[in-house]
Amino acid sequence: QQTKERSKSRKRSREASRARSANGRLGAQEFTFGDTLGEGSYSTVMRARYIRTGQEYAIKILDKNHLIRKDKMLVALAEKNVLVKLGAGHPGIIHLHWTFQDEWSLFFVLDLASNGEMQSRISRLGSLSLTSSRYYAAQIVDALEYMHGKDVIHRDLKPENLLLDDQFRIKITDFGTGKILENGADRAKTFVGTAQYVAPELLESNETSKSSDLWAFGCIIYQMISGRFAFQGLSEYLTWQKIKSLDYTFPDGFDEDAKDLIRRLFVHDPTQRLGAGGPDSAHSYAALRAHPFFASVSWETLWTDPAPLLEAGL
Ligand SMILES: C[C@@H](Nc1nc2c(c3cc(-c4cn[nH]c4)ccc13)C(=O)N=C/C2=C\CC1CC1)C(C)(C)C
Repeated sequence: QQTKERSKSRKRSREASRARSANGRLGAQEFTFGDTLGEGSYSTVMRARYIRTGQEYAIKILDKNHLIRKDKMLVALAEKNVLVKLGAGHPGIIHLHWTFQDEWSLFFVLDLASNGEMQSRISRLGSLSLTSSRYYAAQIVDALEYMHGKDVIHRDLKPENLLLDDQFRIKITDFGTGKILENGADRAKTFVGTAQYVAPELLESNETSKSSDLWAFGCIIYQMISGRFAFQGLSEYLTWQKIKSLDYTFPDGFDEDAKDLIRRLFVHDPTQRLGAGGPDSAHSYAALRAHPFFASVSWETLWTDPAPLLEAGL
């Protein structure tokens, strides 16, 4: 019923904005809409072509009535603020080009990541080779350092939110749970995240920090290499128990350097995780980049080198 309602409202909004083409403002009528790429909780992301230039984009469409009824208008605007704050400053982060609205919907015009979600690649291949895992882990580190440098925490990092562009490079997306840490605060106070990637401090004191993203990063490396969750119980509650008690093991054959890196991310104290310390600390981003697991990574050409062939691992 909701989907029907949403598609009806989308049709209406396209008609309405067609009617308003006279004023030349950017409107939905300037795009040809393609297939639906993904559904968020309050949004739909569709492939779209900007008629004037032929350029393809992803357009996130949010139904205003739905947002108002569910009191999520501020969430949508917060996401927009995070995307604006991140700007076009980093190749590993989905860039917001424009926004516009009509009577029924908000439209965010964003980069198209034409090779879709990392999650579907890992599921299809089972796991990623060490070379691919290392390459993507390095790109995530690079993008996280930029994001955290802007005092933005993602808070729901997971393979579904790691997209791949036409060159198979990482594009981090879905900042719907993203948070801008105001005036130097280093913690935020709301519960978000997906069970298998949630850091212990979120479960114990309902706080997220930049370091919570580094915990999730550890879960992502583990999953890319092994094709399994680091923390997975028979229920969400049991998964959380495993997280709080750091109850995880590595499958046979797991790369030793990767194990060491993951052990330095799966640290209960958020301030002691590799990457969580300030620039001069032993846990700085520089120390994270210098970890032996990344020894063969060329950080300077990370975004210009061709991506390694995506192949199965363990
Ligand atoms: C994670 C997200 N899924 C997606 N969000 C975005 C995509 C995207 C593309 C494909 C895709 C492309 N080809 N084949 C699949 C599959 C899923 C996508 C994109 O290209 N550009 C921006 C996006 C999001 C922008 C961000 C502000 C929200 C959810 C499920 C939340 C809709």
